[in-house]
Amino acid sequence: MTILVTGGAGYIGSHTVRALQQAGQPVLVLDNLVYGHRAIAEQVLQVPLLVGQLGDRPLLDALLQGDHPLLPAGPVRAVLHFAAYAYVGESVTDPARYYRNNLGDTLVLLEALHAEAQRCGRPIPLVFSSTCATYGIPAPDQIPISERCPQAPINPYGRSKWMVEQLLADFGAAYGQPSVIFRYFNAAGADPAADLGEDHDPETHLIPLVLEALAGRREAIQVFGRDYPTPDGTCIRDYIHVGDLAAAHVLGLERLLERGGQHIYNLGTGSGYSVQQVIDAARAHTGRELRVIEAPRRPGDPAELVADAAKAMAELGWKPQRSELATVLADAWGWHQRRWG
Ligand SMILES: NC(=O)c1ccc[n+]([C@@H]2O[C@H](COP(=O)([O-])OP(=O)(O)OC[C@H]3O[C@@H](n4cnc5c(N)ncnc54)[C@H](O)[C@@H]3O)[C@@H](O)[C@H]2O)c1
Ligand SMILES: O=c1ccn([C@@H]2O[C@H](COP(=O)(O)OP(=O)(O)O[C@H]3O[C@H](CO)[C@H](O)[C@H](O)[C@H]3O)[C@@H](O)[C@H]2O)c(=O)[nH]1
Repeated sequence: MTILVTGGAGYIGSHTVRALQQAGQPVLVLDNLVYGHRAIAEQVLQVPLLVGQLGDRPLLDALLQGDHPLLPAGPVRAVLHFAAYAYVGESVTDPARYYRNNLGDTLVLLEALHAEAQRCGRPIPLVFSSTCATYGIPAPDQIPISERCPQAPINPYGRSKWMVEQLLADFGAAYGQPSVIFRYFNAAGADPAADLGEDHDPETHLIPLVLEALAGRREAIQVFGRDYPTPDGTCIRDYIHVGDLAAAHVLGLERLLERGGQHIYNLGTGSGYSVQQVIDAARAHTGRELRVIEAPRRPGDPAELVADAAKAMAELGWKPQRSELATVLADAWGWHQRRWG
């Protein structure tokens, strides 16, 4: 049976599709290509790509019932759900777009899963991409952040993800919907083969922007605030390699298919690096220079977000393999150089 990957033409989804292919799982990607890339799915991954909207209920029903020509191996057995819009700033100025897409379309998916489970008597597990942004601004004594840290998201993007978490809890309690919620910290890096990587337009994430500045494709990098209560005054984040995120999805899926249940895991390394440390490490790796512009704080940025991911390690047997900062940067640079030269 088929594994449906929503958002599989995007950054984290595409790396996970490859990990599923390597694990021998038949995959179908559903992506509206608003931010995803057709060529990544069709040419690099050579995975069946269904260009469509997650909230298309008749389409979902057809997929779940095995009634679609693109399904590689019959009806959908499980869903890995990456599809979402993820620009924090835009979510503040246009919250309707975020609640409609991230919350509304996910509700349609959950209703379709529930209807199909009732129809055929088998639950269809779901793995959901949540975020450390659901924790809001944690108190210093809550770092590293465990899954028990209170959630208090401070923007519509984070709230849309937090609300889906609530839906999953309620659908689990009432209908027995099996789920894994992964709260990623900062996804970064690229496949070491350099044929998959981060390609957002617009790009807002620190590491690709630093690399673009080092490559001369961007005039400078802005540092958003140097007055945080951290050793060098810049924000600290936990950068987790996208390949390690993909590996966690394969493990989470296997566990869900074997045992069902509802599970929540943080995915991070447990080590934080400041914006300045990332810039310095990228300079060292590339041997190049870049212009740094001191900019004001970006609204809504917590000083420090570092994961306690012990639960995923203990229960899933997951261990980050490529998430040393130098490796993350080397892989991201390899992708950047191959793509843009
Ligand atoms: N990148 C990060 O650091 C990070 C951190 C935490 C959580 N996340 C979450 O992980 C997931 C993947 O993030 P990413 O960085 O790969 O983003 P991405 O934009 O590269 O991928 C998301 C994909 O989903 C597609 N999509 C969006 N809404 C859709 C819809 N309604 N129907 C069909 N397709 C749709 C987009 O076209 C895109 O290809 C998102 O849910 C995001 O919120 C990302
Ligand atoms: O040009 C830049 C870009 C970023 N930063 C800083 O670098 C750090 C990392 O910023 P990113 O934009 O790369 O990532 P975020 O920490 O904002 O990531 C958040 O938003 C993401 C969605 O895009 C994910 O949901 C993630 O889990 C959540 O923590 C922040 O301190 C930010 O202020 C800069 O100084 N200059």
